[in-house]
Amino acid sequence: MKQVGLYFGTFNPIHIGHLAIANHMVEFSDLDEVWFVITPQSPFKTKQSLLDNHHRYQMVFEAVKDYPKLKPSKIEFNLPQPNYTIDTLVHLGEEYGKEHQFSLIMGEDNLKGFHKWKNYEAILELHNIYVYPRISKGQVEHRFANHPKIHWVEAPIMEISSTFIRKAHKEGKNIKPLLPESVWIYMDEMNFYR
Ligand SMILES: Nc1ncnc2c1ncn2[C@@H]1O[C@H](COP(=O)(O)OP(=O)(O)OP(=O)(O)O)[C@@H](O)[C@H]1O
Ligand SMILES: O=C(O)c1ccc[n+]([C@@H]2O[C@H](COP(=O)([O-])O)[C@@H](O)[C@H]2O)c1
Repeated sequence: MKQVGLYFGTFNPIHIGHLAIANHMVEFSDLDEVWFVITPQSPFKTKQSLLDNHHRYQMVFEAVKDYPKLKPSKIEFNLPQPNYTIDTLVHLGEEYGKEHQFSLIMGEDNLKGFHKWKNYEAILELHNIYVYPRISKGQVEHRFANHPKIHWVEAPIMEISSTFIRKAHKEGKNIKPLLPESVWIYMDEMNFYR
């Protein structure tokens, strides 16, 4: 059984914070691969300034092409929106359940709101969650902090966001160091977020 960590996000665009976490997880946990699942429509987000799915996919593809253990995934592109993670996990289980065991990769900030996710109990029953530290307000619920299925991984903290990158780029600031070079080239050539 291959151990696959799923890193869900809008990746609008993917940045070095995302890449550093995925790489850290695959190098320092028992995961064999990490798949970036590009979400067409996150349940708690508006579609504001959201690039088309295939452009966000292409940027993830560019970011991971030199990392054999990291993969982009289009699995949610043909699933109903908004994209609830439980539905995607069921779908992945049907498609790859015999070869792969799926876990989730999640920031501490998302874990704080995890009790609001659709069928979160079912997710936890069937999957492990690898949590990395994030600077954020609020407390992780006690039942999650000590849950046997939740594994804490001391990954490095890089507090940048896609929102910051989009805004700064629009203002003409140089944000090149915050993106893998191939992502920067694609974004610039395509005139995104101007
Ligand atoms: N710098 C970072 N370090 C670690 N995790 C991050 C970082 N930025 C975002 N994440 C997390 O990675 C996942 C995917 O990121 P996503 O693209 O959805 O968010 P984002 O970068 O915060 O984007 P936006 O600013 O557009 O909301 C989310 O769970 C998000 O919380
Ligand atoms: O399934 C849910 O109820 C659910 C609720 C909120 C977020 N998610 C997933 O978590 C991912 C990161 O969420 P966000 O809002 O921090 O970008 C998002 O892409 C979704 O796949 C899932």
